[in-house]
This record gives sequence, C-alpha cells and structure tokens, in this order.
Amino acid sequence: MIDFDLHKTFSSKDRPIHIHVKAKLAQGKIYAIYGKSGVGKTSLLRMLAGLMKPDEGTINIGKDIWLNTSKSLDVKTNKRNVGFLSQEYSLFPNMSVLKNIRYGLSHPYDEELFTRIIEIADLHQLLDRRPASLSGGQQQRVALARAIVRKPNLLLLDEPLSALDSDMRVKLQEEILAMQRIIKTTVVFVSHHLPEVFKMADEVLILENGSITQRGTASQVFMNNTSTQLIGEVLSDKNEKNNQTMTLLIDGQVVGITLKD
Ligand SMILES: Nc1ncnc2c1ncn2[C@@H]1O[C@H](COP(=O)(O)OP(=O)(O)OP(=O)(O)O)[C@@H](O)[C@H]1O
Repeated sequence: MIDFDLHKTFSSKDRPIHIHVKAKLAQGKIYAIYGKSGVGKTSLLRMLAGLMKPDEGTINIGKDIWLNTSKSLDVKTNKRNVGFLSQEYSLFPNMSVLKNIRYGLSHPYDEELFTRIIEIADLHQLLDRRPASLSGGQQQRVALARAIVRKPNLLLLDEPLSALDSDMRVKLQEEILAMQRIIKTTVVFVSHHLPEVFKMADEVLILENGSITQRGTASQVFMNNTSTQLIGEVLSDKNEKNNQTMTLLIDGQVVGITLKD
C-alpha cells in the first residue's frame, strides 16, 4: 500500500496554483492519472519520486516512510528505488544498451529477471548498440528494461509512449503489462490516451485543478462522465443533398460522420 497526502503551491503571475493530492494505492496495481493539461499530473509523479519537494505532506509505502514534512523526514530519490519514465529516454549516450541496463545495478543482481526482461523487450540483438543508433521505440524499451530490472518499489510513467506510433505504442503497452506481471510493482501512469487507460489501468484517478476528484475503474469514471470529450481533426467536410459528411481524424483513426437534418 502507498498512502500519500501532498500539498504544493506554485506562485504564478495571475493566481497561485494549489496542488493537494491524497490517495491510498494498493500494492501491485496499475493506476492511471487522467486530467487536462496543467492540473498537476507531472507534479504528483515528481513528488512521489522525490524529484519535487512538496510544501507539506506524507508518503508511506508499506512499512516505510518516504516523506513526513512535520518530522523533517524526506528520503532521497535514489533511496526510494522508484522507476521513472517520461517521453525523454534519458539513456547514457556513450554506453551500450547492455551497460545502460546494468548501470548502477546492485550485485548480485537477479540474472533470471534480467534475461526475461531482455526477452520481453526483444533487446537481444541490440545489447551492443549505442542509444543513438536505436529508434525511439527501441530506446524507450531500453529505458523500461533498465527501470524494471531494478525491481522498483513504484514505477512512475509520465506519458512515456506518447511520442511513439500506434503499433509501437501497443507493443510497449503489452511489454509493460508483461513486465509488471513478473515484478508485481505498483504502477502510476499518466496518459491522455483513453484506449491505453482502458487497457492498462486497474483504476483511474481523475485529477482536476490539483486534486483527485474521482476514482474507479475506467468504465466507472468515463462511461457516465458527460465532460469526456473526443477531440478530432477535420480532414474533409462536404455538403451533399442536405447531408453533411465529415471525415475526422480521432485518436489516429479516420472516422466518417454524416449529419442529417
Ligand atoms: N516549477 C514550477 N514552478 C512554477 N509553476 C509550476 C512548476 N511546475 C509546475 N508548475 C505549474 O503547476 C501546474 C501543474 O503542472 P504539471 O506539469 O504538474 O501539470 P500536468 O497536469 O502534468 O500538465 P501537462 O498535461 O501539460 O503535462 C501548471 O500550471 C504548471 O505551470
């Protein structure tokens, strides 16, 4: 169980931005954080990772205390053993894939886990290559493998798949699920991509203006939510015989819509 209650205020020119996030997350489950731009999703992940200092708050994970500001207790990021993936792959450019994955791994490491993760991420052929010679999807798989072999207490994913094309995205989603089933770590991921949220999340936490306003399964929070929007790009718009036909690009899919009287 992870139990957190975090406060952070950013001063800005117009008005201060208050973030107050509080939740209990079960060990080994996958949670999606969903919300509009600027509501505090990245800030929440960064506070959980110890990369951003909250003004006030607590984080308890199992029997460990990571943060208790009233007792001036703040466990450093490297001692929290958190995996953090974002759109940037942050690999060491001058090291091979193998060295990147093994870098800083405490010895003796779990050889069996290492082998299985390399297999799932399909990295066998790439172990001697440098990151610059890999595609974006391959680099992200290296970053994922590197996070997973450390058996993190918590895996934080800040839209790591959003720069990838849809086939690679689906492949990476499968790989994340397969790896998570092995190490059974708790995963908190930010995504704007509803199919991804439905596929991956055991539970969704809706963040609005810095606070969690709803939580439940994806079906529970989205099916009755009238504010859910599908955003599409108009590819063509024709008006024939009183029927208006529009072709839209929605979430990578081309969709035809006919509007009648
Ligand atoms: N270091 C900072 N200093 C001042 N304001 C900040 C800082 N970091 C974040 N903010 C502000 O806090 C709010 C929440 O930012 P955050 O990046 O957490 O949002 P987000 O939900 O992840 O947004 P997005 O989906 O666009 O990535 C935003 O208004 C942002 O401008």
